Amino acid sequence: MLRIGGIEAGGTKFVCGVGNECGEVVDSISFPTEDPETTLGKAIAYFKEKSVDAIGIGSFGPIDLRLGSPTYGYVTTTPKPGWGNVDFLGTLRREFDVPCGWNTDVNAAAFGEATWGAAKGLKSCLYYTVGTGIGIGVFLEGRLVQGLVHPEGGHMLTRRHPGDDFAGLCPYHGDCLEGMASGPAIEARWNVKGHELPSSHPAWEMEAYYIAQSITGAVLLNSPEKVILGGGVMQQSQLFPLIREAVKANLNGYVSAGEIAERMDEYIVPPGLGQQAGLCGAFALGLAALQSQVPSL
Ligand SMILES: Nc1ncnc2c1ncn2[C@@H]1O[C@H](COP(=O)(O)OP(=O)(O)OP(=O)(O)O)[C@@H](O)[C@H]1O
Ligand SMILES: [Zn+2]
Repeated sequence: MLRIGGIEAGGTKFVCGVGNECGEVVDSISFPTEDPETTLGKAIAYFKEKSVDAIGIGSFGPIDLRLGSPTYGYVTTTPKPGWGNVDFLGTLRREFDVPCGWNTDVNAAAFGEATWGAAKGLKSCLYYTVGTGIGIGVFLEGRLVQGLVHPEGGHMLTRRHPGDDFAGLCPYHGDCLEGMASGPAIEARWNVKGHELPSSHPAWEMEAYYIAQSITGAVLLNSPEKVILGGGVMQQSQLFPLIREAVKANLNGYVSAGEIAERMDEYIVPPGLGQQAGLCGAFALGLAALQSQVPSL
């Protein structure tokens, strides 16, 4: 079996692991995200012991994905202290002479789900994480989407819920999707942590309203074959039926391919890889780099 290294680099914690070409996790560790030197040093020390054939990295962002750019492989303009303009990929490449895959955390998770999870065998999917932030990974026509930068769907503007006067938490946009529907936004609006709100609380209908609004737009724009919803907030499983109903109502029969309105429970789903979608996504990036499906440095 191959030994693929994976790094799920989050703003709060890093998960490093070794997996195989079946997407199985052979080993993993997790540690808090500190300054880049300490954190990347821990990742390097971990892989030094593991003799991996490739490494895949799914990172918080924004990151530079443009091959040939002088800052390819960098975390670029993040507000996270100490992490602006950091050569993440290069630091790893200097230590390990193996193919490396590099993408955003949510694109990685979308790729992992398309390789081994809920979108296996499909040519397209969207992967949402609804947690401390909101991110949307975009996999279309068999490729992860990038362009000017990479998709930043969590910051799309939203139409307000009629019963909501919460200003929104996003430092850039106020009431964008992340500003209105992230875990911290739920907590700030209701003055209680999300996991403490009862499942019948109106908070969840409001949360579903915002997420469904984004999914509706994304379905109309990208026509994904599957929409996968992960992250801490989506542990509230009552959100799934609320979101499916709201998307169905929003589309109002307009998108009828495959009778999606009749099979919303197969269309909008939790990650097939569960809590390991991010790490397995990093393995999928590493494996693809090894197989030269995605560029490596
Ligand atoms: N069971 C739950 N119900 C509701 N909200 C939850 C639940 N678990 C976690 N959250 C909320 O999700 C947020 C944390 O998200 P998550 O667990 O995905 O971690 P994260 O990795 O820090 O997030 P991100 O993916 O944005 O980096 C917190 O705001 C927390 O209140
Ligand atoms: Zn925003």
